[in-house]
Amino acid sequence: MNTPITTLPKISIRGLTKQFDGAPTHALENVDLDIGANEFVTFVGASGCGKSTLLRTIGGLETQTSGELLVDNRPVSGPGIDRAMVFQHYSLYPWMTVMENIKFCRQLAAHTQDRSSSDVEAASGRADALLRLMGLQASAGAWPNQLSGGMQQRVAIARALMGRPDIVLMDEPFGALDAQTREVMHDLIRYVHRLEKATIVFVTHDVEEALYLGSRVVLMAPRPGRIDTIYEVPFGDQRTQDLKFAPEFVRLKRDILERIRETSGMKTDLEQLQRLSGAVSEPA
Ligand SMILES: Nc1ncnc2c1ncn2[C@@H]1O[C@H](COP(=O)(O)OP(=O)(O)OP(=O)(O)O)[C@@H](O)[C@H]1O
Repeated sequence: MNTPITTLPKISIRGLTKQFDGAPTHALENVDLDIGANEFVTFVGASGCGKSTLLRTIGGLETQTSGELLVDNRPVSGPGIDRAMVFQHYSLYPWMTVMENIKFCRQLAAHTQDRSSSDVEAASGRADALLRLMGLQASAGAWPNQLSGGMQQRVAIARALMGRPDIVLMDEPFGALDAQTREVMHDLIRYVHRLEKATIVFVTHDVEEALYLGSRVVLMAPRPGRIDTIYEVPFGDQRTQDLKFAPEFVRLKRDILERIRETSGMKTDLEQLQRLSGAVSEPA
């Protein structure tokens, strides 16, 4: 008899609940989810549904009120070099050049783990490779304020990848970029995902972005923050920008947007507004 091969999830979340002090509802309630190694999972949902709180908890920046959160089958007890975070605001050090920014976390790790400076020198090859990957070779010596938003975010991603994290947690990383730059970043991050084989957990407000990038889209709902629906994205690994115009893509996008409207209460608000405006315009 064949023994079934079971692989442990990279991230395992069971009954996760988070209540902030004094908050009227749970920011997260009873969240259950497994995320596989090398998966690219995206999260969408109405404002306040707990996307960032969940991401920050996986990153060890928040602690849960109850429930279990395991990475590689071990409870998360704080931030770790196995998990890198990228935020919407690039948070580069303005007094460091592009190259110094990319190497900085590595240098910190070398310092705190008592490594020799030759280890840090050995990391230069990695920094050079990341610089090339991000198309930043010509900007190695530039200061962050000399770069466009898209370039600054490339530096932030390169810095996050420098320590070869198993998991990259991204909180609306392209939220501040214009539409054309976002498209370029979408293809770049998909390429990086294939190359680096990291698990990517990606939060966004943009349903199109979530569908284009993810192998699953997790839709969360607010008050209390919870998982509403998980969509399997049926478009395989080879994706080009044309996919965004495919009927199946557009249909899924519409379904998800509709469900976000329903779960956010915005639909009800609109219906109320329409009733109100009808009442106002009705003849006495
Ligand atoms: N530090 C905090 N203290 C108290 N309440 C908080 C804190 N952080 C988040 N919350 C609350 O928890 C809930 C979830 O917030 P969170 O930021 O995780 O949602 P989100 O889905 O990421 O929202 P958005 O899409 O607007 O960024 C919200 O009601 C928010 O007000």
